[in-house]
Amino acid sequence: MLATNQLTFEYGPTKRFTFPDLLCADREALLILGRSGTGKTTLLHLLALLLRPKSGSIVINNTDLTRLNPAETAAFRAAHVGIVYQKPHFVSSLSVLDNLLMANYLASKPQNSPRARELAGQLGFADHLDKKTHQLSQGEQQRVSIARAVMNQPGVILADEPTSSLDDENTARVVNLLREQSGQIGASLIVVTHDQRLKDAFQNRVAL
Ligand SMILES: Nc1ncnc2c1ncn2[C@@H]1O[C@H](COP(=O)(O)OP(=O)(O)OP(=O)(O)O)[C@@H](O)[C@H]1O
Repeated sequence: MLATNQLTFEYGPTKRFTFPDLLCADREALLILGRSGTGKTTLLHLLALLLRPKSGSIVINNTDLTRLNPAETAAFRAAHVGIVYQKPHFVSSLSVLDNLLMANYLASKPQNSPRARELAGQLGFADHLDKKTHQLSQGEQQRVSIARAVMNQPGVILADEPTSSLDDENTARVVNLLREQSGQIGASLIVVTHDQRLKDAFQNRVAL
């Protein structure tokens, strides 16, 4: 479950944001739509506490993230929040499998190869586990990115423009996979995007 209350942020005196309150229960999905520059990435970074809000609260699974110190924040994020970025960031010297196992390492959890292999099968890249990530297509990399986000079965999945560089077919596939995976692990799924193609796939929507 994710809930925010009266969230504000400022980059400086002339760039202030007041965000609408968000509520997304376990297994539910929320689409946050906005044009370029409306603060979508800023909001997503606040939800992951990569940025600290000026005021307001962010509650994930009964923990108010704004009350955690930096070390607690990093540990909480690694264990409870899965992030899918617009462009996947991988460690290029590691294999696809090791990039997935890295999520366990960062959350101080034992490496779970069976889970990585299971996800690779479900998301359709089982044949690529031993390759380097740059040897995969964009759509394949985005699916690896989704797998990495759900490796630790987080309570919340945050996706930042996950479909903006994909064609219609891969867009539908990525949205379905995000929804399937969040349903399987009982997570809240929050997608921020300007991609109007996603509108019909989500009942719960907030405009920025
Ligand atoms: N580090 C920063 N310092 C100052 N202003 C910033 C900073 N980062 C972003 N901004 C400004 O804040 C506003 C919101 O940026 P943000 O990246 O959150 O928008 P967005 O809705 O994600 O846009 P896009 O769809 O183009 O990625 C923009 O006007 C941007 O110029």
